[in-house]
Amino acid sequence: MQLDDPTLLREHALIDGLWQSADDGATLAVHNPADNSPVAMVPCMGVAETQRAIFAAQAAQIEWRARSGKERSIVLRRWFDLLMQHQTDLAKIMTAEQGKPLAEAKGEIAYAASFIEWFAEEAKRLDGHVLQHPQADKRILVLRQAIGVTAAITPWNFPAAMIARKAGPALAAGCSMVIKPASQTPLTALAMAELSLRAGIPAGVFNVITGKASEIGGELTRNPIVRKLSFTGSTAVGKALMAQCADTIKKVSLELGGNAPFIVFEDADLDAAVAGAMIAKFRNAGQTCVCANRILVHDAVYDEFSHKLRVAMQALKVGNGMDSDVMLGPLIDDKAIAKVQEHLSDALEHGAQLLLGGGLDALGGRFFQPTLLSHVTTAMKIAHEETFGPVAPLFRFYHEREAIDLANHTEFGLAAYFYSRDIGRIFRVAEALESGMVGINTGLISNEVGPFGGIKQSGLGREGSRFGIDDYVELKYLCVAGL
Ligand SMILES: NC(=O)C1=CN([C@@H]2O[C@H](COP(=O)(O)OP(=O)(O)OC[C@H]3O[C@@H](n4cnc5c(N)ncnc54)[C@H](OP(=O)(O)O)[C@@H]3O)[C@@H](O)[C@H]2O)C=CC1
Ligand SMILES: O=C(O)CCCC(=O)O
Repeated sequence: MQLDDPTLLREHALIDGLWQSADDGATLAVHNPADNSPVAMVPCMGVAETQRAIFAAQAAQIEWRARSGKERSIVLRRWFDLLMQHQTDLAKIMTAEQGKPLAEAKGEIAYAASFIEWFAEEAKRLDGHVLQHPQADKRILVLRQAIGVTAAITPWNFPAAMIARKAGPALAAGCSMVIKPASQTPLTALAMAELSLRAGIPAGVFNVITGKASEIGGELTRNPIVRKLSFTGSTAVGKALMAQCADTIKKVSLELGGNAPFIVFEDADLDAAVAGAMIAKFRNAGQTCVCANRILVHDAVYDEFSHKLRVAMQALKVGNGMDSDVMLGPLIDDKAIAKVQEHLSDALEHGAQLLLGGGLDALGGRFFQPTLLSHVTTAMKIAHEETFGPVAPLFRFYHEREAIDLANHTEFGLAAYFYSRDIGRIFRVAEALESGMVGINTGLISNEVGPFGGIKQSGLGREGSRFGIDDYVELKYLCVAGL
């Protein structure tokens, strides 16, 4: 990997400020999805180590929450600076375990760091309210207090950003956190943990444990000390974790699957729409919960748009993310390849036409060709399930209402995108779309300032933005009488 700072490559978990092995010495291998070569080993931990991390987080939180917002802010700001200082090394670690092109990995480190910077600033603004009581001699004070020990379970597709988007607000509010990163991408999380120590985040406030998902997740959801769980990942696992949290009535935030529509109206700027579709579809090789999963194009511009999109897709270079000009890395694992192939064959069997790609790249392994399909309909799996791969399916529509109905015809509601230059239509469609986020004339909606999150079965809660800290605080109401 040729890191400037090789000590960022950690092969132990961080509990209570100490780098630890699993109690029984068990390990998990991390592989590079580009060639399946081994990258490193991390501990394979279970219930006992998770309990220790929770106890450490409980003890550490007392002193952390007692600090002023400004004091916590200074420490978080140092963490942000260190993340940016080590951006290239962190990106190399990410590309080695996740596969995304190095330039994208660097972009993700900056994106992750932006949440730490943002919430370092928000730490100073955790204000309460003074309300009028119905009786003149009383006042109502509302405090916003840290919820306590929190837990996070994060996915492999954004190994840094999904941690920062949860840890930033948690630590800013005065909570402590135990994180279980995805087993396929724990190294970025551990490198971030190393930098958290260097930044001066106290032992026990930020813990990262690696290992058996069901054991660690079981303890994080069962243990009454943990007061909140934030999860990003598949809808199936999110539902199970939410049910597991019911027994101890934990606050839950879920950022789950999506099935984003990307609508191109007949009045769209087609070149801009193609540029937006390329970002919304092919970022992280299509493995993003906000990826355009269904591209709906008005009949009047269908042929021109599909031609332009095809030309743009032909320029995508597939390859190992470490190579400088690569734009599309490998998919994460063989299961991901199988899912993309299944969606593709199902679509072709039901009448879709292949305009580009259609199978594994000449490089083999987990490299999939950018693939364009036309004549896609709602009779196909691809219309209903997240493909999580580089397949762009084109649907045809004739009327605005039809496009809205098609877009909303899903149990998911995370992101939606549309291109139009008609101001009336922009408001009509934006308000009618059933999703937590809408990109209008843009294919990129992710940043630290906007509230990220979904409705319907795409999840609960919002991350990032000034609203993101709300999930990590409880309101406490003080009634002051006798004034
Ligand atoms: N919303 C999103 O951003 C994401 C959506 N997905 C969707 O999900 C599909 C499958 O991806 P997959 O990686 O399997 O996603 P998962 O939901 O299985 O994994 C996400 C995280 O949950 C953990 N996890 C898995 N099972 C449990 C459990 N029983 N208890 C506690 N934690 C658990 C995983 O740990 P471990 O890695 O150790 O198994 C990982 O840390 C993708 O194809 C995509 O459609 C996937 C990732 C992100
Ligand atoms: O796919 C995801 O789960 C992470 C969202 C990526 C983003 O923040 O844009």
